[in-house]
Amino acid sequence: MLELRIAGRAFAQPVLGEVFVKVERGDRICLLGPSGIGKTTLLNAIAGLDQTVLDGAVIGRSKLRIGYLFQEHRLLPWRTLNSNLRLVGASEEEAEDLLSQVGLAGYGRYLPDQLSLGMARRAALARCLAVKPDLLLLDEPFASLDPVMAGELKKLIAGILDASPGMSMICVTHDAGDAAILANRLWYLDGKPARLQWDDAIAEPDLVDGLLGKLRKSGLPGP
Ligand SMILES: Nc1ncnc2c1ncn2[C@@H]1O[C@H](COP(=O)(O)OP(=O)(O)OP(=O)(O)O)[C@@H](O)[C@H]1O
Repeated sequence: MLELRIAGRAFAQPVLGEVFVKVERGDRICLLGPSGIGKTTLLNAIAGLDQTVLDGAVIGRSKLRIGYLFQEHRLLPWRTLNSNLRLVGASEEEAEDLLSQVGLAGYGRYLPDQLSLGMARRAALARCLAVKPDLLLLDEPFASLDPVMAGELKKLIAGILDASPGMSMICVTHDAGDAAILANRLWYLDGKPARLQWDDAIAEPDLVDGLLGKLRKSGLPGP
């Protein structure tokens, strides 16, 4: 579905080394790695947002609809939620359905700043879904949420993925436990410059335990 060879990305220092990513339909990937290693940089490169990244062959991206949930909601603050969703192509009815799907039924006329952090993130998720994405990119979707809200959002995202088996996801997270709930594949980014150290399927429960054990040894929090 998407193949991308990134030759590298440097800011003041080299951040990403050569990285090859291949994403198939239905892949649910958690991208883990130490803080500041380049996970967001990689996600931006995959999304095609970073025009300065040195990428080589890109196969398939132009045909994909991509929904990107940034760390900040990035909704237009002067527009209502309904209007934010309509701007990316949702009809009035679809906007209402999507808001209700993310637990925001009746909030269509609210402005983003009138929402709590968790609500604004769910509204931003509704906007991602409004583009009917083939590939959903999530950058630390549970960061700064209290555990109850984070748990609810995890269930919501897992439910959305279960209901759309053809949709693929790449989710950046610091929590190896998220992989057990959301992912069927795991990427681990590390090194200076960073490369994908592992790209493993996690279909079998014992394999999940093995991978999570390996991640915990790398110092990442587990379930
Ligand atoms: N626009 C930028 N200008 C300069 N340096 C940048 C820029 N964006 C990222 N960097 C640097 O690139 C490195 C990787 O950043 P990135 O945000 O991709 O890491 P990350 O793994 O997502 O981090 P975290 O897990 O803490 O969110 C960091 O050292 C960061 O300071």
